[in-house]
Amino acid sequence: MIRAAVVGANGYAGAELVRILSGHPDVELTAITSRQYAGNAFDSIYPALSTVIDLNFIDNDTETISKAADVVFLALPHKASMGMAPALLDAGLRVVDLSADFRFHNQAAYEAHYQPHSCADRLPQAVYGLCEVYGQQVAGADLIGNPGCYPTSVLLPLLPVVKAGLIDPATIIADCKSGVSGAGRGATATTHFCHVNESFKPYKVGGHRHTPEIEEKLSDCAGKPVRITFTPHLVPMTRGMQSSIYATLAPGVDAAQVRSCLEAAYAGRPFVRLLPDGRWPDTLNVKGTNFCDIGWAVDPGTGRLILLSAIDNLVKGAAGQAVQNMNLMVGLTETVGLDAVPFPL
Ligand SMILES: NC(=O)C1=CN([C@@H]2O[C@H](COP(=O)(O)OP(=O)(O)OC[C@H]3O[C@@H](n4cnc5c(N)ncnc54)[C@H](OP(=O)(O)O)[C@@H]3O)[C@@H](O)[C@H]2O)C=CC1
Ligand SMILES: CC(=O)N[C@@H](CCC(=O)OP(=O)(O)O)C(=O)O
Repeated sequence: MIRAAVVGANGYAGAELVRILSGHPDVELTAITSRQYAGNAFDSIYPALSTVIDLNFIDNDTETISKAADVVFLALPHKASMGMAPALLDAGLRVVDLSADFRFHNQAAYEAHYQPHSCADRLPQAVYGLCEVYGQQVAGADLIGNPGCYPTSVLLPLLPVVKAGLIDPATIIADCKSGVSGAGRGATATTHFCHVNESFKPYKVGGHRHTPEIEEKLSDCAGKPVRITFTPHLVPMTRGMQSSIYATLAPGVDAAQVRSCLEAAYAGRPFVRLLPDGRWPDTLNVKGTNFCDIGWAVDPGTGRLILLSAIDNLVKGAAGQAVQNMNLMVGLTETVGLDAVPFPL
């Protein structure tokens, strides 16, 4: 049995980790933490898991966590994660960090969009945990920067076609929509019911912190700097993320070549579902699962490629992908604990 701890387990991503890990056959969840709720039972905050999980929150103490666990998931805001990760790594734990603190290999890019990095010496050992692309490196890693939810939904459809040179990378526009759980548990004026109910709005236009994360991975794969236009939107639903990505096809490329490229990239990858022609991804079909559904079309008027994806921001966009990473890190089958069957409606 793998002994696992979830730090920040009262947050939305942390609670989703608790849900998934409580059903994982090879994991014993030994510690869950929260500063606010230390001493309280998990089901006093999330009654849905009553009788499923019988653990009390403890404080974020690295020494206690190190004794209790082999693998630790940090479901903390950026900056808080890099404050805890070094001590946990030094104690020999494997660390899967859900924040942005270990997602960048370019320290300057991280610092331009976040804050000074307090343990940049750890960045070279961190692996970007997009399992379908970097799975081999994940298998040997002890520190994972779990990808952001928007980057996951944009990179999975886009990376293979960029790598194969099927589109002009200077023309990429990513138009993305997220459910409100993407903003975390803390209520703000933007996420308050009165401001999201019956509302659909863009935010952080032209400056969202996920832009450099997406650009770093696209640039690595294109072998040259790639810049994109990325616009996030908030939609009045709890879970789910849908991305529509537009780019000009390279001369002579057609939809059949896009299909062959994506089929080759994702052959045997259980969590990527390529849809048949004429079917488009829907967040409803991936809710509560680790699937990323991908569809596409070529606009006959402009010849532009339209790539479409849907994920559950809390699962493939956060906790599910984190468990997928853990499975690969410890040598388990990638899908263990992640085999939830989607709701048909
Ligand atoms: N929600 C989502 O869809 C996704 C989230 N993520 C990432 O996962 C991480 C967690 O996000 P999410 O669950 O949404 O956030 P929440 O705000 O819901 O939860 C944050 C958690 O961190 C703890 N926390 C907050 N501030 C600090 C601090 N300064 N030091 C230590 N602990 C702190 C909180 O508990 P307490 O204050 O009690 O200690 C809480 O458990 C973030 O990095 C986020 O960017 C990534 C992809 C998708
Ligand atoms: C709807 C909403 O507000 N979403 C958050 C991003 C989600 C997230 O958790 O960010 P990471 O993936 O980097 O951890 C935002 O736009 O800042």
